[in-house]
Amino acid sequence: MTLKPINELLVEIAGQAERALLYEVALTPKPGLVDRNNSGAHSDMDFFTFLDSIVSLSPYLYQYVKLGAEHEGTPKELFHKVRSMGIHAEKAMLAATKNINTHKGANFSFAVLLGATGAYISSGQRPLPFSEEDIQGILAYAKAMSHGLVTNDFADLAAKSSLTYGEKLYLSYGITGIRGEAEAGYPALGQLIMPFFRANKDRPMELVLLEALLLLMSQVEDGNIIHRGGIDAWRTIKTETKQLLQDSHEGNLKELMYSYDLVLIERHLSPGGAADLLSLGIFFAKLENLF
Ligand SMILES: CC(C)(COP(=O)(O)OP(=O)(O)OC[C@H]1O[C@@H](n2cnc3c(N)ncnc32)[C@H](O[C@H]2O[C@H](COP(=O)(O)OP(=O)(O)OP(=O)(O)O)[C@@H](O)[C@H]2O)[C@@H]1O)[C@@H](O)C(=O)NCCC(=O)NCCS
Ligand SMILES: Nc1ncnc2[nH]cnc12
Repeated sequence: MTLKPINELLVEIAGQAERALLYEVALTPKPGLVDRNNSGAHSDMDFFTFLDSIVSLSPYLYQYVKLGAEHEGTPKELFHKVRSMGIHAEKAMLAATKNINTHKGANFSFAVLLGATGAYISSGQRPLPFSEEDIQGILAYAKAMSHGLVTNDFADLAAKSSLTYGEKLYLSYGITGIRGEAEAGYPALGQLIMPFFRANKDRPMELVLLEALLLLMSQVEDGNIIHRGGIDAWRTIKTETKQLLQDSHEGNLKELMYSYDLVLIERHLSPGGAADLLSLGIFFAKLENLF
């Protein structure tokens, strides 16, 4: 087997991250979320805001994987490098979206996971597609990068004058959000979405992605739902999406999801955390050539 020059591989990997973000926003119907049909429970952004956001993040996706591939220190040192780069990316995103948070969570997680992917391939260059073991290796590296993140980030919250939604949720409920997910090595990906994608790899991709979103909504501690609607609203969504998964089949899935979109719009709830995790899952599914 001939291996591609490393830079071609890095470009290909960054391209899969961009493709994953595009697939996620294009997937329709997504309850409460922005899609090709409507802006869900969001009044300040639409499909085109997401396209602008993805274009602004695109150069950084390549920088994250390159930083990882060139890194020679510890995983935690790589975390600090990609996070610093991520802060610039977040500024570029906010400039492109006129200060609307489209991909804050996704940008953070792609920084960590693309950095981990770069470091993983440079440790013994792997060809694409990756195997299940490769993906596990990348998630294990991301876990090492994020070690201590929750404790460090939330150490001095009492002294801060203004808090982000994630910080408020931690203080109110002990919810660790995307930081906790990263520090645990992304179990929502390694233990939930990737096994689901592997088990369904021969079915129509669009339906599998819609079901994957429901699966995430039925299990993930979604900071976006909780900050808007509180714990009870989040529990209700988990119960309802479990029921939707049980009631749906290929013939009625889209219809049920269109109806549920109206329900979440009415309640002003949006599963932004689940959407971000879906794009990360699509990225790994593409690297594994599952669809
Ligand atoms: C670590 C950072 C992400 C920063 O964290 P921060 O505390 O600023 O942000 P969080 O509030 O914790 O939210 C981060 C985003 O993560 C997504 N998310 C939430 N829960 C989960 C989950 N369980 N799994 C995965 N992802 C999750 C979520 O993103 C989605 O929601 C977006 C919309 O969010 P929001 O702004 O809340 O929008 P609205 O509800 O519309 O708000 P209103 O209009 O009503 O006001 C949506 O687009 C999805 O992307 C969360 O938003 C990272 O940014 C970072 O490291 N920053 C640097 C920090 C730093 O180093 N500072 C220097 C030291 S002080
Ligand atoms: N499609 C989407 N709609 C709203 N928030 C999101 N965050 C990530 N993807 C999203």
